[in-house]
This record gives sequence, C-alpha cells and structure tokens, in this order.
Amino acid sequence: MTVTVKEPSQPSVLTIAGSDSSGGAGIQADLKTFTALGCYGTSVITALTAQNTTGVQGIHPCPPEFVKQQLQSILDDIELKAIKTGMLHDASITHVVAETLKAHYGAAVPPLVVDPVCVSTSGHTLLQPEAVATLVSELFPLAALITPNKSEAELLLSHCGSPTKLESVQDMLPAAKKLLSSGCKAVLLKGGHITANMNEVKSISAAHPEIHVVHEGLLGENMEILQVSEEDPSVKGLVIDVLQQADSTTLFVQPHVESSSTHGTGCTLSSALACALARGKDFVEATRMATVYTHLGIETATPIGRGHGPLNHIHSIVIRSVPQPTPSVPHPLTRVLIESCRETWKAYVQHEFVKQLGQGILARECFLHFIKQDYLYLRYYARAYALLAAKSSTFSSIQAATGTIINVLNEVSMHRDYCAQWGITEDELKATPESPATTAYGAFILDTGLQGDSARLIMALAACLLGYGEVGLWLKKEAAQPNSWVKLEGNPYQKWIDDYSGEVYQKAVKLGLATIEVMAVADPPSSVRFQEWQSTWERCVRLEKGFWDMSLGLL
Ligand SMILES: Cc1ncc(COP(=O)(O)O)c(N)n1
Repeated sequence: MTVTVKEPSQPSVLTIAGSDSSGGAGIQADLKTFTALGCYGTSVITALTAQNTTGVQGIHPCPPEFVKQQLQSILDDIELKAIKTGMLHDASITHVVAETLKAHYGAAVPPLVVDPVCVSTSGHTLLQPEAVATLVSELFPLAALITPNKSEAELLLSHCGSPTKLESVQDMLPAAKKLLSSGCKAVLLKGGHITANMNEVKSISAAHPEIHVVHEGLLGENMEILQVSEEDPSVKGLVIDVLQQADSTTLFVQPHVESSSTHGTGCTLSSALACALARGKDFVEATRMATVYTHLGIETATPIGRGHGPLNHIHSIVIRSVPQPTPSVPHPLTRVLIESCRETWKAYVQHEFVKQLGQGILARECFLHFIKQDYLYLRYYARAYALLAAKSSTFSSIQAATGTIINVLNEVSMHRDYCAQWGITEDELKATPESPATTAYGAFILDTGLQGDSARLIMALAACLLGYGEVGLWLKKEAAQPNSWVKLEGNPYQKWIDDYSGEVYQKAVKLGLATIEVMAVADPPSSVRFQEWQSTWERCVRLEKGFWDMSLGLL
C-alpha cells in the first residue's frame, strides 16, 4: 500500500499577443499566468506597446513577416498543447497568424483560444477596425473558443450584420448563439460589464431548464457557509459569463468584486483557459477553472501604479494580499487554498471510495479497513489538536483547539459504534497494525506541528476537517436529487453519511473555517509564509486522497 504522488506534466502553450510594458496585460500577463498554472509558456509578439496603468502611450507593431518568423520558429520545434491569441493589431498580422497556423497544422490546430482584443480598458484601439473581418473570417474558424467581452461582442455582432446592445443576461443568450455561428467551436461571452442578479438567473433557469448553471461563489461546492448571500446589501450584483457550445449553454455565476485592479483580466482569463484546454479539460471545466482563477486574481490583488492596476496573475504561487472576508466573499482564504490545488481536492472529496460508499456498493472489507485506519489516524489527529492548544497563547484559541479534541473524541466513538455494528471489538481495533498511509499522514501532521507555528498546524489539520464536511454534504445533497446515484435507504454506510453531514460535525467545520479565516486577518502572512501554508494544505489534501487509495487498494 503506497501513497502515490503524481508529478503534474508541464504542457507547452503559446501566446500570440502584444507586449504590455507595465506587465499587467498582453504577453506579460499571459506568461505569468501560464507559469503560475504549471504550463511552459512560449510567445509570439505582435506589437510593442508603451503602456502603464493609466493608459497606452504608444504602439509599435511588428512587421507581419517577423510575426510569421517567430511563429514558425516555435511551430518547427515545440509541440504545443494549446494556443491563445490576444492583441493582433491589424489585418495583415491577423492574416499571417491564421495562415501560418493553418499551413502547419491543417485541420488539427491544438485548442486555440481567441481573445478578440479590440480596445484596451483605458479606451485605446488595439485592433484596427478593418482587421475585424480578417479575425472573423480567417481566425475564428480555427478557434476552439472565442472570449469576447460586452463591447467586443457588440462590435463582432454588428460586423456579422446583427447589431445588438448587450444590457442584460437575457440579451447575452441569443448573442452568444449568434457569435457561435461565426465559425468557432464555442463562445465564452463575458459578462463582467453587465450587472445581473439571482432573480434573472432563476427566471432563465425556469424558462430554459436545459441551461446548466455553475455557481462559483464557492469552491467547497457543497458548503453552504461558503456561499455568497445575495441578500446582503454589500453584494453588488453578480457577474455571469455565458458559455455557448453547439449543443449546450452554461452560465457561470459569481459575485461581482468592486476593484480597480482589473488590468489584464481578459488576458489572464484566456491564458488560464488555454492552460486548462492544454491539460485536456472540456470547455465547461476549463471555463470554471479559468473564471474562478481570474476572479481570485482580482480579489488577491494589491494596488500597483497610479491607474487601473493589474490583477494578481500568479495568486496560485504568490499571494500578494490575503483577501479580507466580506459578506460577498465570506471565506476568501479557504477559497484560495481549495482553488490552489483544485484537481487534488476534487480527487479527494469525490474519490471513487466516496462514490462507492454513497452508492452503498463499497466492499465491506474496504470500509472496515478504512474505518480501522481512520480510528488509528484520529489518535494522531487528536494529539495534533492538543499540540495546537499547547501552542496557543489566548484562552479563546485554547478553547477552540480543546473543543475540537472533544469533537474528534466524538468521531472516535462513532468509529467504535460502526465497528461494533460490524462485529469488531475495541481490542481488535486497538490491535490493528497501522498502514503506511496512516503513519505517513499522522506523522506529517504532528511533525508540522512540531516544526512550525500554530498557523501551519491549523493548515495541516484543515484538509481532513473540511474535506469530510464537504463529502458528507455532497452525498446528502446528491441523495436528495430525483433518481440519484446516492442511496441512503438500505445503504450499509448511511450512518457514516448522516454523521458527517449532521449538525455536530458541520458545527466543527464552521469552527475550523472561522479559525482559518481569522488567522489570516489577525496576522496577514508574507508571501513566503503563505506559500508554506499552501504547500502544507496541498500535502494534506494529497495524503487524504492517499488514505482512500489505500482503502480501495485492498481489492
Ligand atoms: C498588449 C495588450 N494586450 C491586451 C490589452 C487589453 O487588456 P485590458 O483590457 O486589461 O486593458 C492591453 N491593454 N494591452
């Protein structure tokens, strides 16, 4: 039984875009995003801009033949998994880009994300008007996805002979369909400049049940306490992005964040999309990841420059400021952490073990092995909370840690009950040899507590606490769906699901969440310290997954 850690691959991706001397948008934003998302970034520069956060002071386009030469150099040498385009400046550059890609790849262009950059946020023209026709007729047919914002979509629609003003989500739906007919495979129509509210989403859902809605205010998808309450007056509406594919429409809903740190938002989004597509994600998952990534980039930005500063392109590796909890974003740190290793988190909370447990088809010996090992693990876990209490300097934090020990003891007695139910005595439980995955995880937590401060220990403890809360709520929620794959009735593991979705455990989750958030606000971490937190969290998420791998690996 081993805990396997798969090293992520580093797919090569290409950006074809303009340089932004201020580092917020264009090539610079793209390469930062590629790097932060673990991709190898290559670039073709279409134009140099003299630009800062207050505006664009000058543009120096690259000769089209040199754009072609840059592109050819990369294509001849590097196997690209995805490509994105940004500022293309003029018709001749747009034409050579489309022509060179077509000549090299034929019909098999890697996933191409076209961000139809036309005008900068500061109001400067970045694509000459006569180039729109070339963009639509030559580049769109090669594109997997185009990502216009409100004003770009209006420009494209009027070019396609359907001039439309986009004022609401209702306007966006037919517009996205119309744009799809321009020849690309999918359209992501961004709603950042169109305010919306939940009632509009509800009425669209009622009128079009086939439209799928992805709520992104929350990353622990089933933890309602992470959800945004739109009733709160400080929540300034929602941002809704519409993903239109040939046979489906998906709305991505998130709270609007009031911020002036939005320079480079479109570039970051399209780059994150390219990274996700490079890893083989489908359009819905790629869009979900990229929109959340960009949103967190705005939330974690700190002011740079005198004008509209950039978002934080690299929050997955360096956090410049831990966002303060607000009613619109109640648990920002937890969200950043979950998103920073979302794949691993998902592999943990939606593990095959959990799915089989929910269906009631999990082999009895796997469950018993798991529950015995979890019993042994909880001894480490309780000791780690005792260590946390010992490291605490205030009565309230001592109380929080000891309160959790009591919750853990309660969990231990739950385990004893299951075992009794299955005919296993406490002596047998105590005599169970510890598996390597249990020792690895338990020892890692205690070691973190011995080496680091209490904040790092809290991070090490969080993955277990929050993850089991998420699993319990997920199974419970799924069970409530008509014809659900989760069975509660007659499920031999129903009590386990009830316990982890139940009030007592969920109260402990709330306490844990509050502890994490308060810690970040009370003593904001430096980026180095934040990275320590993040890597501790990620290791524990992996160890949790390893724990379930171990239990399933029995068969
Ligand atoms: C080189 C370059 N590419 C793209 C943008 C658009 O970004 P924004 O809309 O944030 O100004 C830009 N300003 N500069």
